[in-house]
Amino acid sequence: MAEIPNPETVSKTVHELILSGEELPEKYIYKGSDAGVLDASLPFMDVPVIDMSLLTCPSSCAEQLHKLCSALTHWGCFQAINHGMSTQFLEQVREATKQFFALSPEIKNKYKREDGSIEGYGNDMIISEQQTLDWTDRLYITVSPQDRRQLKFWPENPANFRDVIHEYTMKLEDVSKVVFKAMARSLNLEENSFLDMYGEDETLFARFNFYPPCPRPDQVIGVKPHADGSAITILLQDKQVEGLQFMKDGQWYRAPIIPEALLINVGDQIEIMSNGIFKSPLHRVVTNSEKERISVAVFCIPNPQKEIEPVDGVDDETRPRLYKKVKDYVSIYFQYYQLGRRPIEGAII
Ligand SMILES: O=C(O)CCC(=O)C(=O)O
Ligand SMILES: [Fe+2]
Repeated sequence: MAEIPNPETVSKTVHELILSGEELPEKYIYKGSDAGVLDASLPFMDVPVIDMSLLTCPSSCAEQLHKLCSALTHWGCFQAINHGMSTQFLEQVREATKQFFALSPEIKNKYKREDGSIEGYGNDMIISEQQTLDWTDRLYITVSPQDRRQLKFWPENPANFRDVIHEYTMKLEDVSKVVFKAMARSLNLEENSFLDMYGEDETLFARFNFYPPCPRPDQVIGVKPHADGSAITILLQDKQVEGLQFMKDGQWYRAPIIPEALLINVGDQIEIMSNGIFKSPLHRVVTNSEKERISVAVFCIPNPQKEIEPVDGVDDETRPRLYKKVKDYVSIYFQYYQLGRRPIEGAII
């Protein structure tokens, strides 16, 4: 993952802020267009649920591929079921996450992020003085490839955290490959089109999110509107507490919870590779005043040396090439993010 530009002044985590009993600092008050009504009730998205076991089965595949293509062109995401992990196992991933965040700040700070880097435990990363802070604490770790793991940031408490997350990562490597192949087939492309450009030396980067109950859910945001810089992101949502929303045609929609599903969204790099046919959706997280929420996002990221561009077969006379070749997109991502602009603008021709 790229270095963060500019030093940050690491402040308290949200957990520490709550324990200190301090008033809500001004820098958490959101100034976006929805400020004051962030907690308004919104419609649910009707995002398709896709049976992953059928994506590889020749007889029932065409219908599922059509559903996948429609989900990714309209919403930029889908809910995946029958992905090879049991509901009990997903529950272990959620429990390990919850138990880590429930520890005291002293214990969690053993895994603290260092200034200027991304990995480790901490609050919303501060990359500009004007930034509104997200109401969330996070643990970021590289989970794959194994030789790039920095175990000093991997919790040893709860005792099964490392084993559970190792197993989860192994399973997600398989899930991501099935998704890349199905995406290509759904566009009638050669099945390895995206996978070949994505490469075999990819990084899986996990972000464990913890959103404590918030005193001002109308004015404070859990995660600001953003699109992911990954190729795809695989999200395990809290099984009870909602908060995630996606934007479509200028309107925010709530992501429904399906406890046994993984919510998979397109990131900017698949938007580029598909020449904009698949959309990297804008999404955000809102807070609530009663219940804490957790989620685990795993970002699938090509090696920074890989050149990313629209793959063969996604442009023609009616659909000209929209994106140029980019390399190390994640660093471009941070430069634009810091200026408050959508990073993918930097890749448009
Ligand atoms: O907490 C969530 O549901 C989503 C978090 C998210 O968008 C992210 O970590 O990029
Ligand atoms: Fe995201």
